[in-house]
Amino acid sequence: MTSSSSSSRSRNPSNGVRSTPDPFAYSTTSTYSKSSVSRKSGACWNPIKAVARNIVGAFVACFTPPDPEGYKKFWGSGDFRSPSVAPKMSRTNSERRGSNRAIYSNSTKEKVPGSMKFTMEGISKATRNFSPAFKIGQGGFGMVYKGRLDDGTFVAIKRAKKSVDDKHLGVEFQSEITTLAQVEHLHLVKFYGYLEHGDERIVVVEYVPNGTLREHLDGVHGKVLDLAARVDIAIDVAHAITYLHMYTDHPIIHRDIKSSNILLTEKLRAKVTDFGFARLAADIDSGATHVSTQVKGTAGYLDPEYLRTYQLTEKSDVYSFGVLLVELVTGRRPIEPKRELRERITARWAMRKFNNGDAISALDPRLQLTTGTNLAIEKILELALQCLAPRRQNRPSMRRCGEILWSIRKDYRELSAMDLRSYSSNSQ
Ligand SMILES: Nc1ncnc2c1ncn2[C@@H]1O[C@H](COP(=O)(O)OP(=O)(O)OP(=O)(O)O)[C@@H](O)[C@H]1O
Repeated sequence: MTSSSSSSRSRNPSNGVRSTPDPFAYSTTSTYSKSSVSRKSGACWNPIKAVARNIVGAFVACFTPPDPEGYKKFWGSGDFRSPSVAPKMSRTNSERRGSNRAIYSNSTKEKVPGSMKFTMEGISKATRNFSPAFKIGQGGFGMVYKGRLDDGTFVAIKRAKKSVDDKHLGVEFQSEITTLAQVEHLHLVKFYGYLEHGDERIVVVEYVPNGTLREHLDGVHGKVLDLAARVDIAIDVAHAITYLHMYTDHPIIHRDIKSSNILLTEKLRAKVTDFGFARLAADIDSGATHVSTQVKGTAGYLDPEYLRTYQLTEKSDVYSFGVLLVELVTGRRPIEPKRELRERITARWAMRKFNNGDAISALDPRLQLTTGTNLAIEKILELALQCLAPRRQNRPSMRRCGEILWSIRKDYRELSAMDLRSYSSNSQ
């Protein structure tokens, strides 16, 4: 795949579909396809384990355990097990969703994501009639405004463009609200509700105050993100996608994991946003292994196997996550058109460095070099290499990515503490 422009998406004026700048002209089939390759490494689906995974995972994926040592206890090395919470009977999908709701509703004010009702008057009031002063961004879907509800809650209000190609925007709007209504996780942007009023389509979500990861990597917010913060962000994103892939009622593929879709809180923790392209994964209970669908996503992040075959699985998110890991280490955008030819595709350039035993020279030059950093970037790029495997079956699951990152963070913290101790004893 080649692209002469940056990774930002553009709207194709001819059909209104958010697309990459690459001239992809794919047909939509949207069928569930069966194949002999099992989506879950040949394991038989066990409803009891699945429910246990669902409930334990819901807890786990929602909270970052405070103690790195606790990772294995929470995540285990194989299936999730927790005799105290695992139900004894198998349940249907909708009952599983009920379990998730019960857990999540304890931790939030809203009982059900998206259940708040909005009126056009309320939205106009919250945004001072869509005042430009309240505008905080613009994406393929439309303008984004910051608003304040009557109870004082700050929200992000996404107002769909009024376009000649209403049909495609409508599909994106439906996709976003349908997906958002099914999910709730600490590291996914929270869905408050939506409004359809005449030709207005509005999505109201949690306001995340500290800009996008891409802006931070570009240095827009001043302070450079240190490696510890970058690893935390990678873990938050891994947990959020693991949740989408494994703990929702039906697995969800985000399809647009990228640094400008990662919003940061004041404490530099990540919230994944933008579900306009998300869609349900194949139904493994029926033996399907992938969904055949029109290619969507952003240039530079797109899984080459999905591009070639139109077969979409959770591993396409894993590929995009691999690109994100390279971005975190190098600070560069996935495609850097102004660089010399062999450095333009950042992942390819960084992987070449890694394979030549020279990972250090791919490191963001603004990051400090320490023993901990050296080891961590080596390991992060090794994980990125696995995520970027050309064939999906060679990529790790998102859950495995989280585990690996967790242990990278543990080692990094230990080495950083040792560095600090030896520095202070040397300076005495
Ligand atoms: N929940 C939010 N809280 C704070 N700012 C937000 C929020 N959602 C979006 N924004 C801001 O609005 C911008 C546009 O967001 P949006 O999700 O519509 O588009 P995008 O992901 O940047 O682009 P595209 O839709 O083409 O992928 C973001 O880059 C961000 O700066």
